[in-house]
Amino acid sequence: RPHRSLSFDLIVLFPRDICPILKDPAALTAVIDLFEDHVRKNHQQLDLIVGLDARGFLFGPLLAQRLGLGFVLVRKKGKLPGTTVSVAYDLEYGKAEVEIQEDAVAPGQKVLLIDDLLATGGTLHAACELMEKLQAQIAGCLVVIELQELKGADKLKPHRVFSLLRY
Ligand SMILES: O=P(O)(O)OC[C@H]1O[C@H](OP(=O)(O)OP(=O)(O)O)[C@H](O)[C@@H]1O
Ligand SMILES: Nc1ncnc2[nH]cnc12
Repeated sequence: RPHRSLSFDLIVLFPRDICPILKDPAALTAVIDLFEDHVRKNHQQLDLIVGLDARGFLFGPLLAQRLGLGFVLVRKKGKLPGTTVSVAYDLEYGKAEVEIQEDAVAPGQKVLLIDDLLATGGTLHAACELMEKLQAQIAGCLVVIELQELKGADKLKPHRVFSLLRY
C-alpha cells in the first residue's frame, strides 16, 4: 500500500475532536478557566494572544477577553487584507503558508500562541517563525490537545507548550 505518515494514521484511527467541548458550555468554560489559570501563574506582562487559523480562533478570543488582552489572527495564505508577512512550511503532503498583517504585532511585544491541537508542530512552528519576522517575543504556545507521539513539542523548542489533553 502507499506510504502513509504516522500523523495520517492517527487522524484516521484516533481522530481527536474538539467539537464536543464547544458543544458543552461547562466544558468550554473549564478549558478557558484552565488556560487562564496557567497564563496568570506562568506568564507576566503579555501583550497579545495570537490564534491560528482556523480552530485556534475558537479558543483564542475567549482567553484573550478573560485576560484583558487583544487577539491577533494568523491565517492561511490569501485571507488577510492589507500588507502581510508570510512563512511557508512543509506538510506531509505538499506545502502550506501562514500569514499575518505586518503591523499586527509590534517589535518587542510579548505574545502567546494558541491553537486547538498540536500534531507534528509544523503549523505552530511556522507561526513562531512569523512572530520572529515581526520581532515579537514568544512567551509560549497553548493547545487544547497534544498528540505526543508526533513530538510536536520537540519541534517547537525552545518555546514551551502547555496542553490540556495529551494522547
Ligand atoms: O501540528 P501540525 O501537524 O501542524 O497539525 C496541527 C494543525 O492541524 C490542524 O489544522 P488544519 O491544518 O487541519 O486546519 P484547520 O484548523 O483550518 O481545519 C489543527 O487545527 C492544527 O492547526
Ligand atoms: N489524530 C488527529 N486528530 C485530529 N486532528 C489531527 N491532526 C493530526 N492528527 C490528528
